[in-house]
Amino acid sequence: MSQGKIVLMACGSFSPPTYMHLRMFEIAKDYIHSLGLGVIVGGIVSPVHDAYGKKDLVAANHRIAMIRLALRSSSWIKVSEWETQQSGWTRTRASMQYHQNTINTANNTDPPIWLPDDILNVKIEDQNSNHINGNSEDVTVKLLCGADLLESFATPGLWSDDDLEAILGRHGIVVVSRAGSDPGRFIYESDMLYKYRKNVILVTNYIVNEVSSTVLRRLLRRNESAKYLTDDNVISYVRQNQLYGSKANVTK
Ligand SMILES: Nc1ncnc2c1ncn2[C@@H]1O[C@H](COP(=O)(O)OP(=O)(O)OP(=O)(O)O)[C@@H](O)[C@H]1O
Ligand SMILES: O=C(O)c1ccc[n+]([C@@H]2O[C@H](COP(=O)([O-])O)[C@@H](O)[C@H]2O)c1
Repeated sequence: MSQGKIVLMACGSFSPPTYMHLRMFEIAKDYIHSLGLGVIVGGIVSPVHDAYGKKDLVAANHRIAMIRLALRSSSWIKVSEWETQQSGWTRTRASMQYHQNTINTANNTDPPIWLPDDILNVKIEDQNSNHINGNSEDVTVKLLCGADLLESFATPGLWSDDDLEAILGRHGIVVVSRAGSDPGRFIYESDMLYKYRKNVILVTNYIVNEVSSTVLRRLLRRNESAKYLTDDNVISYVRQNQLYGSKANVTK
């Protein structure tokens, strides 16, 4: 059953971005197209605001610069600075609604479409909020995440039930498997996820790759090689700016 035009949106720290953060877009796109579940017309990487306060979260300007470097070779995935430009942390539901409204207000052309970067920087007050589920040609922004983020839905007090209802009911999510996770079981054991299971697309990543930002940060602060785990330009940027305790004069 086709779900029309889809934009995939990944939220997270991306501190720093790894190859897997971008690889999951490609895996999800192939899966959705091969099963005819919709037409992917774009991808958004939406780094979280500095106020999210996670350990080792370097300033948003650095994270955005690194994501841009990593995305140089992608024609369809873009970084959105919008979350980082708000006055504080924005919940994921609000960010998905903002991006969906912006895209649908700006863009009623045939796929493949993409937006100029500045569209994603429009202020939220400028948006027409009636666009969700309005026109059948509209784009649906779906949350793209790894199975660990799905599992965080069950962390007491972290996500609000209202937000999860909206994300699952109005947008839908695309979950990429991670080693050690069993998202199918997790969905079965959650009443909320089970209720909306037809809006959850489970994608098995058969080329398992457990590179994470944590692993990269560890290598970088120990001045060990992080080559081939993320873009060379990202590694150079980290070293030049001495992020994560790395040193500028290391070349590997
Ligand atoms: N190896 C991976 N396989 C599948 N999904 C992944 C992988 N690494 C990250 N993701 C997903 O990317 C998104 C952004 O994650 P995040 O920025 O927390 O990355 P991370 O590498 O897990 O970070 P950290 O190590 O700092 O916790 C999340 O949805 C997360 O599940
Ligand atoms: O919207 C929410 O209620 C919510 C609750 C917890 C986490 N999130 C988002 O999930 C992402 C978690 O990123 P990370 O790096 O901690 O895995 C980040 O983008 C947060 O804004 C969102």
